[in-house]
Amino acid sequence: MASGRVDLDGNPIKPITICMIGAGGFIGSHLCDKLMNETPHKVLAVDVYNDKIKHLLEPSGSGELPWADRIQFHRLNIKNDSRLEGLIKMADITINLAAICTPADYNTRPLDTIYSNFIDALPVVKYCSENGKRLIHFSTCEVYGKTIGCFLPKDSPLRQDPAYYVLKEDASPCIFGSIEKQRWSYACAKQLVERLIYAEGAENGLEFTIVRPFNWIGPRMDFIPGIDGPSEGVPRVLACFSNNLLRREPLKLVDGGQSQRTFVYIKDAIEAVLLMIENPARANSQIFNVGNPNNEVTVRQLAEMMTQVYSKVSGESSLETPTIDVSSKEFYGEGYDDSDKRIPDMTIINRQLGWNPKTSLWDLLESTLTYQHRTYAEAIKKAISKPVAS
Ligand SMILES: NC(=O)c1ccc[n+]([C@@H]2O[C@H](COP(=O)([O-])OP(=O)(O)OC[C@H]3O[C@@H](n4cnc5c(N)ncnc54)[C@H](O)[C@@H]3O)[C@@H](O)[C@H]2O)c1
Ligand SMILES: O=C(O)[C@H]1O[C@H](OP(=O)(O)OP(=O)(O)OC[C@H]2O[C@@H](n3ccc(=O)[nH]c3=O)[C@H](O)[C@@H]2O)[C@H](O)[C@@H](O)[C@@H]1O
Repeated sequence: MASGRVDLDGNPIKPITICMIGAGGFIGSHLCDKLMNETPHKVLAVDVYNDKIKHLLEPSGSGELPWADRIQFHRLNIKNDSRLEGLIKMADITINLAAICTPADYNTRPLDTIYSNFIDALPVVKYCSENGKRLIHFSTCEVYGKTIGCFLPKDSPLRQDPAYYVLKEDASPCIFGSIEKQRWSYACAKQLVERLIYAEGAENGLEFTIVRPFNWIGPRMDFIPGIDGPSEGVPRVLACFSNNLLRREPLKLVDGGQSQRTFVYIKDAIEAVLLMIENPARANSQIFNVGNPNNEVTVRQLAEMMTQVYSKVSGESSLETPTIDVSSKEFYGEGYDDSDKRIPDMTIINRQLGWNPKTSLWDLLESTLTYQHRTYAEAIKKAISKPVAS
C-alpha cells in the first residue's frame, strides 16, 4: 500500500473510516478491493451477503490478510436494524450502494423496488445529515429516462444533434413513461432521493456527492441463473448474455435489441469513486455522470461482440443462430419500458476530478468473459449433465 499519497491539489491524504452500505454487491466488492489494496482507509462493510468480498475477509491459506484490521463485515439489513446509525457515526463518510437494481424487478416487484430505492435510503440520508457526516449516494443514469430526441419524428435530422440526446447532470430533464409503465418505479424512486439529498445539502448543509453510473460492467456482476442465483432469476444484460453463452443458447434480444447503451469497465469507474472519496472539496455538492461515451453499442451489437469475444476466450465455436428476438412483454412482463440511448456528458467529472475512462468495450469484454468462463464453465457443464429429477 502506497504511503505519502496526495490528493488532486497536492495535499496529503489522511486515512479515514468508510461506512459502505451494500459493500457485498458488484460495485461494493470492487471498491473494497481497491481500498484494501491501494489505500490506508478502513471499511465498515454493511450488507446482507458477503460472498463477493469473502476473499477480503477470510485468508485462503495460513496467516492473516494484510488488511485484516482495516475491514469489518457487519451483516445487517438496513430496513430494520438499529445498529445502522452507530456505524454511520463511527465513520467519516458513508457510501450507500444498497438497492434493488435489476430491471426485471422494476415492473414485477414495484413495491419492493420503491421501498428499497426510496424508503430504505431515507434513514441513511437522515443519519448523515444529523451527524454531520459526508454521504456518497449511488443513484443511476436511469434518472434521465428517455432522450428528448426519441420523441422527434424518425427521419428528423435533429436526432443526430447531440443537444437532443447527450445527458447532462445540470441541464437534461428526467423523462419517464406513464405510471402504468412500472419500469420507471426505480428511476423515479432514485430521482426523489437525489432531490432529498440535494435539499438536505441546501437547507441543512449536508456534504454530499451523487453518482449516476452508466452501465458499469465487469467480473462479479449479478449472478448466473441456476449456479449462484435463482434458476428463474433475470439479471442485467451482461449476466443474461454470459449465461446464454456458457449454456450454448442463443442470446435473447428484447424488442429487437435496438436500445443503445454505453458500457464502462468497473475498474475504470472505481477509479472515479476513489477520486470522489479522496477529494471532498472537489466532489462535495456535485452530481457526477460516470460512464464511457466512447463505448456505445446497440444491444444487438453487444450480443454480436460478446459472441465473438466468448468464442475467442473459450475456444468454442459460435452457434449457427447466435441470437433470437423476444418481445419485452414475454421477457420482462407487463409494464416494461426502456431507455432508448444513454450518452453521458463528461464535462463535470472531467473538470472536477480530471477523470476519464480508459478501457475499450472489446478489452473489457475480453477480461470479463475470461472471468465468466473460468468461474462458471465447469459448474454449468455439471448442471447440464445432471439428470433432471422426475
Ligand atoms: N452496476 C451498475 O452499472 C449500476 C448502474 C446504475 C446504478 N447503480 C447503483 O449502484 C448501486 C450498486 O449497484 P450494484 O451493481 O453493485 O448492485 P448489487 O445488487 O450488486 O449490490 C447492491 C448490494 O446492496 C445490498 N443490499 C440491498 N438491500 C440491502 C439492505 N436492505 N440492507 C443491506 N444490504 C442491502 C445487496 O445485498 C447487494 O449486495 C445501486 O444503488 C444501483 O442502483 C449501479
Ligand atoms: O446499469 C445501469 O446504468 C442502470 O441501468 C440498468 O438498466 P438497463 O441498462 O436497462 O439494464 P440491463 O439489464 O443491463 O439491460 C440493457 C438492455 O439490454 C436488454 N436486454 C437485457 C437482457 C437480455 O437478455 N436481453 C436484452 O436484450 C434490455 O432490454 C435493455 O435494453 C439497471 O436499471 C441498473 O442496474 C442501472 O441503474
